[in-house]
Amino acid sequence: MTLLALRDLTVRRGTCPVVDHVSLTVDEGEFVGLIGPNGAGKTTLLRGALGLLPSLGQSSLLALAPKARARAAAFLPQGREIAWPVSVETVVALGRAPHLGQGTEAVDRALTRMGLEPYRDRKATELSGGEQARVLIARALAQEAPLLLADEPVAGLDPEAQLRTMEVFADLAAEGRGVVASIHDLGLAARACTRLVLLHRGQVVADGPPRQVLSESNLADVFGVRGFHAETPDGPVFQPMGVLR
Ligand SMILES: Nc1ncnc2c1ncn2[C@@H]1O[C@H](COP(=O)(O)OP(=O)(O)OP(=O)(O)O)[C@@H](O)[C@H]1O
Repeated sequence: MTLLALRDLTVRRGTCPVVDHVSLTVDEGEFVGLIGPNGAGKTTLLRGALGLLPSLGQSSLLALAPKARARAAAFLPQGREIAWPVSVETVVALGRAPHLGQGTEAVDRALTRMGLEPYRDRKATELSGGEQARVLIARALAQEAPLLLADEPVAGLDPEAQLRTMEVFADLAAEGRGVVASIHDLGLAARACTRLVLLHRGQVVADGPPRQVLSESNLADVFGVRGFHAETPDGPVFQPMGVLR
């Protein structure tokens, strides 16, 4: 089943289209890594698809009434600071708002998935930056929406938390949900994502399996780097190796 369909989605900032006629679909079971250099339009695409920015073209989420949309898609925004001096459990439970606050089991599941059980009663404002980031991911997970859109979810996390978070997202996809996550770490994306969408100057320039999207020419043309690929018993490895320009 298709969880997100964009057709010619265009988002302008001033007169300039920063998302330019993007068409794509995301189905159940997909973990899509949204990649591209700084300023490529990743955040704008996610926000436009959700209706948080005015857009032209179509997004299937925009066809839904706000309440239905809140149940169809969870969103993890880029900002990671928690301003409210309340418990971790209270922050994560905010993810249940589209379900009128019901579903304490979903809050428990989200805390467990993000390894936050020991932090449940801690004041969220007294956690480190990376810990707060994990709490906000858990809040998005607690929504238990069929689709999760996450803007740079692993930024600022330590290696263990990065790997765990990518595993959690891969698990969600394996369970039949859909995940779209913008991500700068191409090595993590290559290992965990089922598909990569490469955005450049607001347009999709490649869309497919990670090995295919992270081709020598795409890396050179879009990122200005060269990279190293290997297939290992532990799965695919990709590492950017050098700057070309
Ligand atoms: N409020 C704004 N007003 C004008 N231009 C904006 C605004 N927000 C973003 N832009 C421009 O839109 C383009 C896309 O920005 P966006 O934040 O979507 O990129 P991104 O791919 O998420 O980048 P990054 O990887 O750096 O987070 C950039 O060129 C940016 O300068």
